[in-house]
Order: sequence, then C-alpha cells, then structure tokens
Amino acid sequence: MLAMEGKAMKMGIIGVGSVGSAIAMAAASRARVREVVLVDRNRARAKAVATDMHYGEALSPLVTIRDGDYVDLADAGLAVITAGINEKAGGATDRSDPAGRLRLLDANVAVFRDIVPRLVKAAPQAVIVVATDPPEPLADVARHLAGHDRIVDAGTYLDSLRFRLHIAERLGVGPDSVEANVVGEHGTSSVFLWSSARIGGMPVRELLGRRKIEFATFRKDVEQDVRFANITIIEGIGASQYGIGMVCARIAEVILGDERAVFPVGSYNPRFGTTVSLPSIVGRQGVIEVLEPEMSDDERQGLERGAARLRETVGKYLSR
Ligand SMILES: NC(=O)c1ccc[n+]([C@@H]2O[C@H](COP(=O)([O-])OP(=O)(O)OC[C@H]3O[C@@H](n4cnc5c(N)ncnc54)[C@H](O)[C@@H]3O)[C@@H](O)[C@H]2O)c1
Repeated sequence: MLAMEGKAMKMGIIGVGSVGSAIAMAAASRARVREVVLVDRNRARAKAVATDMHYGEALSPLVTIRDGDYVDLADAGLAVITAGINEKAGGATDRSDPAGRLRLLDANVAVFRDIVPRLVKAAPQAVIVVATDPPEPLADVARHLAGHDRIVDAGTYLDSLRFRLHIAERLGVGPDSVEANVVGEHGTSSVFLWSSARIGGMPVRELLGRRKIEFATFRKDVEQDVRFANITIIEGIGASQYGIGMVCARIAEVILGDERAVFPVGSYNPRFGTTVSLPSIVGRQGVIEVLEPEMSDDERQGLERGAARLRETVGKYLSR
C-alpha cells in the first residue's frame, strides 16, 4: 500500500534537463508523489520547469512541484540524479562503438563528485536513484561518495521494458503480458535473458516454434531494436527522455510507497564486486533483495564478462 502521508512522499530531481523534466512530468501525471523538488546548477532552468508545471497543479492536486537547492531536499525519501552530459553531447551515439555510454563516465564522475556529497549532507536518509549515464559505474561512484548502500541504479529497467515491448508487438500480445529481462549493464554488454522469457508461462522460444518463426532472426531483430532504441530516439529528438522519465517516476513511487515491487535495477553486488542490474525487490530502503533469474550458460557468461568490464572500468575512479 502506498503511504501517501507525510514527508516521506517527497522526491528530489537533481539535473533538470531533458530527462529530469520528463521524470518530473511523469511523477506529476502519476500523482503518487506528494512533492517534487527540482535542483539544477542552472537554477533559472529549474525554476522555469517548476513554474511551467506549477500552473498545471490544479489538474494533479496531490503534487506540488517547485525548484530548490540541496537544503530543500532535507526530508526527501529519495533523490534521482540525472545531471550530467548526455549521449549526444558526449559523443556516444555511434552504433558500432563498443564503449557506448561508458564514454560519458569521465565527465559524469566529476558531476557526481560535485553533487553526491552535497546531497548526502542535506538528505542523509534519502535513497539515491542514478539515471545519469553510464548508470552502473556511476552508482558505484555514488555509493563510494555517499558511504551508504541505498543506491538504486535505474539500470536495465528501461531496456527490459523495451525488450518486452518489441517481443509483444511482434507476437501480438500486450507488453505487460511478456515476462522478460535484460540484465547486467544499461549499455553495450547488456544480456538479454531469452532462456527465461515467457508469455503466460510459455517460453517465448516455444511460442515462436509453434508459429514457425525462426528464433535466430527474431532474436537478432529484437536485440538490435532494443540496443539502439536510445540512438534512434536521439536521432529524432536529440535526447532519449520520456521512457526513462516514466521509469524513474515508477521507481520513485515504489520506493516512497515501500511497494516491494520487482523489476531489474542495479545495486552493488558483492558477488561481482560492482553494480550490476538484476531483477530486484525494491522498497523504501532501495534494493531489498536481488533475485537470480534462470540463465543459460551463455547468458551467465555474458553477465560475468560484462560485470568484469564494469568493475575494471570503474575501479580507477574508486581508488582516487
Ligand atoms: N538511464 C537511462 O536510461 C537514461 C536515458 C536517457 C538519458 N540518460 C542520461 O541522463 C543524463 C541527462 O541527460 P539529459 O538529456 O537530461 O541532459 P541535459 O543536458 O538535457 O540535462 C542535464 C542537466 O544537468 C544539469 N547539471 C549538469 N551538471 C550539474 C551539476 N553539477 N549539478 C546540478 N545540475 C547539473 C545541467 O544544468 C542540465 O540541466 C545523461 O547522462 C543521459 O545520458 C539516461
């Protein structure tokens, strides 16, 4: 049940660019958060976005949206960090580049070093949700800077929704009827768990067989669409924003309402020595328990390889 009362229903959004604004809009539309505070190093921008949405508050009367500074996050239950350079500005829009979003790490670590200590000082109890790319390494950086484990990386939740949608559309079912997960990294090493993908309990692969659809081609096409969904969107409107906005608003209501919902997000995983995305039970304290979905040997090896790359990539930033 959602606890709609009190200060715990307050969320902060740090970074009010395309993604931050979309998160605020989605949170206002869902109307299951009591107060949204927008923080940006460009205060005029945060103020303008807040003012714009403020005029619609009568249509979403439970929600107050305002701009603020870190002190205004004092009693927030969570803060989403979405500040930093995006894929287009950071040159991460080449489909053949194996580094992908990891190209943004250097620049965005500097942004996190600026933000996280101030956030933790102002709101030591708040769960930190990381949306800035690349989110898994940045969640490790945030954990290091914050000195606590209440860090949720939005991770592969969006990739998993895209995976489900592309399977659903091709097979003519509603997307929420597909159970399928992308795990590991919100990036080029992400692993698509075809072996556990199911519709109504039936393995997707079996349903394909029954309909005489060739698995290899189906798989290649779906993975291609999901892996490059962000670049396709960026080519059209300059930034991928609305999908992640809806995802972060959902994560926020799950945390604030202590819903114990299950979806793939990232958290520090001692087994891998780094943050990886896996289906997790999420509640007021962030990730409560990480689940282990069924995986084929290839999928497990892909996850191990991806985690090793993430661990190595972020390692040099954690020792400084
Ligand atoms: N996780 C995902 O699925 C996903 C999806 C889309 C985008 N992203 C990522 O989200 C991030 C934001 O993307 P965007 O398109 O909104 O970028 P944007 O350029 O539109 O906005 C970034 C905002 O961050 C602010 N900012 C920068 N440094 C700051 C600091 N130190 N303190 C406070 N505010 C600061 C800027 O003023 C700007 O308003 C990027 O890293 C992007 O790649 C992630």
